[in-house]
Amino acid sequence: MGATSSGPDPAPAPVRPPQGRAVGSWVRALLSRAGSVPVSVPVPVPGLALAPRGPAEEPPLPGWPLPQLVSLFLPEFPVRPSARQQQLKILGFVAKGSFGTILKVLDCGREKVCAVKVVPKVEVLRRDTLKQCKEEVSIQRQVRHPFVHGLGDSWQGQRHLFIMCTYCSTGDLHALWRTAGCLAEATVRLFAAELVLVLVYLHDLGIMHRDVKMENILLDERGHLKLTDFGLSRYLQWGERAHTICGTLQYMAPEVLSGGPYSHAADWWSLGVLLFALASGEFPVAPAGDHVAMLERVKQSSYESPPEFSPELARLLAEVTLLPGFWGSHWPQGRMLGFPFSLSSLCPQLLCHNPLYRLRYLHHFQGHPFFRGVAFDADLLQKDPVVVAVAPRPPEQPPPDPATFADFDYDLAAPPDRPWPG
Ligand SMILES: Nc1ncnc2c1ncn2[C@@H]1O[C@H](COP(=O)(O)OP(=O)(O)OP(=O)(O)O)[C@@H](O)[C@H]1O
Repeated sequence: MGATSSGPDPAPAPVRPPQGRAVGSWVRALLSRAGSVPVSVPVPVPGLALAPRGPAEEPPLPGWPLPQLVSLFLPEFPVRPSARQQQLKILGFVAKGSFGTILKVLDCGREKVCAVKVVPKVEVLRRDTLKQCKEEVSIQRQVRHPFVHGLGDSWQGQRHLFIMCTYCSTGDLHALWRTAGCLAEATVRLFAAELVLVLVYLHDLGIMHRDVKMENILLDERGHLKLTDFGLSRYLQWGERAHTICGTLQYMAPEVLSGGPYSHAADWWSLGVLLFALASGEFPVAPAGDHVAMLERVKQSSYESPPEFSPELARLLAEVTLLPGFWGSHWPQGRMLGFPFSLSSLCPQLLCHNPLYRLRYLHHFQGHPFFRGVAFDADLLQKDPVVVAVAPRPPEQPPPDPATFADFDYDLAAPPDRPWPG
């Protein structure tokens, strides 16, 4: 997840590189943050905690009302039978996101290695992100696309939420970029085409991702992309506008930085920033401390392409340099809507300040010279070899002490002296 802020509250999210792996007793740290949550008594779950009874005997009604700390997260985060949870074996720590900790687990039942994001409920409530958190899961459950990392499962314990999906052993695009410096244009083209297909797919479903960045793009074992982290995503129908300032500063479109109104076109700006950085090794604009300063920088920048970009790539990305005085007349409170002519409208790009003239439909890309010869077909793209050395992730930090997991979380259906995982 990135960060959000509504209205004037400055809450920009700096680009957060994957955290170091020397985490020490991370499970304890995770718990200590949730330690202040009043932990309620175990909830009788229908069909779980009930002992077998004779035919004449009426089963007792399930406990009602459910403690608020459970019911708040339903139905997106169901309470799982303890047997299901105990099939998971924690193999190690993957990363610390801004919201949750990512663990590598073995699903012994399905013999599959998965990643589980563990989010303390208290954090969700403290940051007032309950709706967002539930939307993340329902969106990720809905989307099925070769270049999207789909949801495996989600559930809740007493103090934590769990979001599980397949584990990607080859790391994320950010790690690849940091190692490679910058990528060849052929690779940028393939990645760009995959991301174009994903964004078109999401937008057609009325979903805006709102945090397209390298850290949120995983690589499969063949080097193809999987967009993940729908923590800031929301349903936004065509014609609807959003106003929440959220995302990751360096990737945020000017209309997002200025507090809206904005729509799906903001995801295309983020893609432009990402491709610029992949191809050049540097972000087009240096990060600023908050969204106000970042907006100033974005407004000042001409986004000129470096000389090593091919003319086709430059045409895909870079804003046409605007004449002095442009901002004064066309950016009242950050709103760019409504003015009829601009240089960008003649030659739209991804990094076009005006969202109306930004590249954003499939046919824009299909007809673009940068993508000449590229089939915008997921099956065909997946067959394209990715010519980058996709290094496997370094081995995760193993659990420091197996006993530590004893106090990781308690299953709601189990008696309080029965910890999970067992
Ligand atoms: N399925 C997965 N397989 C392997 N690694 C993963 C997986 N999911 C996430 N990660 C790693 O964990 C990191 C953080 O994950 P994620 O972005 O979902 O968490 P977050 O709390 O939303 O973090 P942030 O807000 O900082 O993006 C990712 O950048 C990626 O490196």
